[in-house]
Amino acid sequence: MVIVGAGQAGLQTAEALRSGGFEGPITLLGDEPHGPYHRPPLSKAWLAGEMDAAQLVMRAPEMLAKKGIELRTDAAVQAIDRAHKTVQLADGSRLPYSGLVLATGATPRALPLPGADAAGVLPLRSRADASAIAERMAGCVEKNLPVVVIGGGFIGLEVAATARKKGARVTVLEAAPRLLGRVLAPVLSDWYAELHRSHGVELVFGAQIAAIDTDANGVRGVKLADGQVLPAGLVVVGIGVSANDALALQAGLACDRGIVVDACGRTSDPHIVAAGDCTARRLPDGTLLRLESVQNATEQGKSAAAALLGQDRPFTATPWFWSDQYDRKLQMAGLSTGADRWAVRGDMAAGTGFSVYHFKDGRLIAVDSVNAAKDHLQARKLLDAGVSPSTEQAADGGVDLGSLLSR
Ligand SMILES: Cc1cc2nc3c(=O)[nH]c(=O)nc-3n(C[C@H](O)[C@H](O)[C@H](O)COP(=O)(O)OP(=O)(O)OC[C@H]3O[C@@H](n4cnc5c(N)ncnc54)[C@H](O)[C@@H]3O)c2cc1C
Ligand SMILES: NC(=O)c1ccc[n+]([C@@H]2O[C@H](COP(=O)([O-])OP(=O)(O)OC[C@H]3O[C@@H](n4cnc5c(N)ncnc54)[C@H](O)[C@@H]3O)[C@@H](O)[C@H]2O)c1
Repeated sequence: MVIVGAGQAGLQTAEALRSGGFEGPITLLGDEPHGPYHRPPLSKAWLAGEMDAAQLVMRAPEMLAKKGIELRTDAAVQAIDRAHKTVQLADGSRLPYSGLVLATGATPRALPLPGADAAGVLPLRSRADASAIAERMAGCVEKNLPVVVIGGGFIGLEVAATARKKGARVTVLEAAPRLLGRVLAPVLSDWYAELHRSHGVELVFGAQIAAIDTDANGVRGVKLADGQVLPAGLVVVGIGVSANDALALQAGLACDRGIVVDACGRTSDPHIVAAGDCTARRLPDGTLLRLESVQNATEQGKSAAAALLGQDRPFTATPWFWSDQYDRKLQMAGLSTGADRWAVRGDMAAGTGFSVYHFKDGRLIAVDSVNAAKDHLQARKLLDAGVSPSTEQAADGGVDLGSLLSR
């Protein structure tokens, strides 16, 4: 079995192949210099300098060796030859496969503007990116230069929170009228805007960026369409990602803003599966769902391994995500897009611990919890079981929603 991409999904698939009984050789090919590592801390504790390198590592090399998984780092796959069932590596060598896993992740979208390639204008996806941001951020704190973050999504806001923690001045430029518009309902976008403002972050909505202002040291500022220039010693660009589906496209696999897979991770080739950020999952109603999260990479990895072993293990569980900003842990269960009503449990104004329950046509479709882990875990159970409280029950902290599950 050959796995392209030594990240969250690639590692999970390799381990699930072994635990699923596959006894042949497994090769995990990654194009980074590191073995599999945790990405979530890169915008949080790692960026804040609160974690050491060993804690980022997902599996020690000895552990992989013990499981008979051969890890090859700095090994970029350049092409797939489906007719001969081989992959071609950047060094020109070829590797045969009986089953192939594509777990190539995603690439941050680049800012298509003059000056965007200047030193100090940085994306955040890899360990190398995070180290470069940390170094430049330290310089900003030392010289009292502002940090400008482009994009008020997960990357932008987690970096903004970390930069504030380190003492930097921070402005977030968001093109849309609200924060986290891809994942949060407006009520929570507003709450997060207040949280960031209360920590001293400047927020600009409807931002139109014209260019990056540069000098010999790299970035000097961000020029807006109205001519205003915001000074900056570091610009972090977090404007979304694109699925890494080029290899699959070139090999003729079905792709549509990601490698199209079914709930079991199967692609349009019976010998090739895909998992994680590089995929777009076909739903029963024919639409495509792209999820970019640890849970998705982990569960699709398990499903993809099962598919290669000839078993059906559809991943249909409720999606969940989390985000840490300041001392607030946001945990999201389900997808709130399309909700027509919502109810709040707990004290949202105090912000100490609350959940927003989202309903569509009278049914619970998602729950976003802030510092309310118990609500989140219960919400996943309710959503998995298809059990819906009424909006009144959701809003009444005296009603034990867990009891609905046992009815
Ligand atoms: C800063 C940051 C914070 C995040 N925080 C959270 C969080 O709090 N919660 C959450 O749920 N999710 C979070 N995510 C998202 C989560 O990390 C991703 O959804 C997850 O890593 C996806 O796993 P993956 O294996 O699909 O992709 P990746 O982890 O990106 O792994 C893909 C690997 O494949 C390699 N590769 C690509 N092409 C090739 C090739 N041709 N040959 C060889 N190797 C190749 C890539 O270099 C990469 O190493 C965060 C992401 C980032 C960047
Ligand atoms: N806690 C988490 O789950 C977490 C944390 C960090 C990153 N991630 C993952 O990392 C990936 C990238 O995150 P992201 O925050 O870049 O993407 P995102 O899609 O979450 O947010 C991008 C934001 O940038 C804005 N934007 C787009 N173009 C812009 C422009 N030209 N100017 C200003 N704003 C613009 C969008 O409106 C959006 O709000 C995603 O896969 C995300 O799920 C997840």
